[in-house]
Amino acid sequence: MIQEEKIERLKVLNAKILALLGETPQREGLLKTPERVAKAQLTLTRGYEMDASAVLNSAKFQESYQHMVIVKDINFYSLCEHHMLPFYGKAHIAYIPNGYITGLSKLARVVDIYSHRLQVQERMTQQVMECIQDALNPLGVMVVIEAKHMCMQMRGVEKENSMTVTSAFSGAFNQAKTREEFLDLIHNSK
Ligand SMILES: Nc1nc2c(ncn2[C@@H]2O[C@H](COP(=O)(O)OP(=O)(O)OP(=O)(O)O)[C@@H](O)[C@H]2O)c(=O)[nH]1
Ligand SMILES: [Zn+2]
Repeated sequence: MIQEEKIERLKVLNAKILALLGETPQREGLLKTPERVAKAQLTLTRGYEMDASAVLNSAKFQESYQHMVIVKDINFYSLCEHHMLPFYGKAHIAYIPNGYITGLSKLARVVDIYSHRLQVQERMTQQVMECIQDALNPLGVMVVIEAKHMCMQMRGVEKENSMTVTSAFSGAFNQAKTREEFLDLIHNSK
């Protein structure tokens, strides 16, 4: 379906939601809201249309470096699939190349692609890890995500300060020592 048609259809549904919530969709301030919301919805879920492996492969370079590469503090915003409310935080990625490296920005782009879908934090962590493992075939990958979930802050259990931490790893990161090196570098180097 083309983008314009998606916007049109979402617009109709969003106007119905406004009415159901007790609003008057015809009042001036809300006239363009169904369309604005439709565009925001499509932006926040644009990752469905994107191929993360293709992004990594678009900047894959042969290189003999075989030590840890870390990109940390990658900010992201996603939507939890249960409530469609934001969860947001930071992703940290490490990998140990095995003949190939990728452009550093591409690692952040992979996070962007998987975060712009309806997610649970665990699956997003796993998907980022697997995508890098499959595209670069490195000696190992590890992904740590630290996030706050608005569904736990502004509704439900209402725990403002809780933080959820997830990790996924492969290959060399099965060794506790390698994981510790990464965790030490992300938490202690500024
Ligand atoms: N594992 C996991 N759970 C999540 C994530 N985002 C939101 N949740 C949880 O999804 C669960 C859905 O539980 P339900 O009992 O079906 O929904 P609910 O009645 O709205 O639950 P409460 O949030 O406890 O009010 C809640 O415990 C949320 O905290 C996530 O990324 N991973
Ligand atoms: Zn939620």
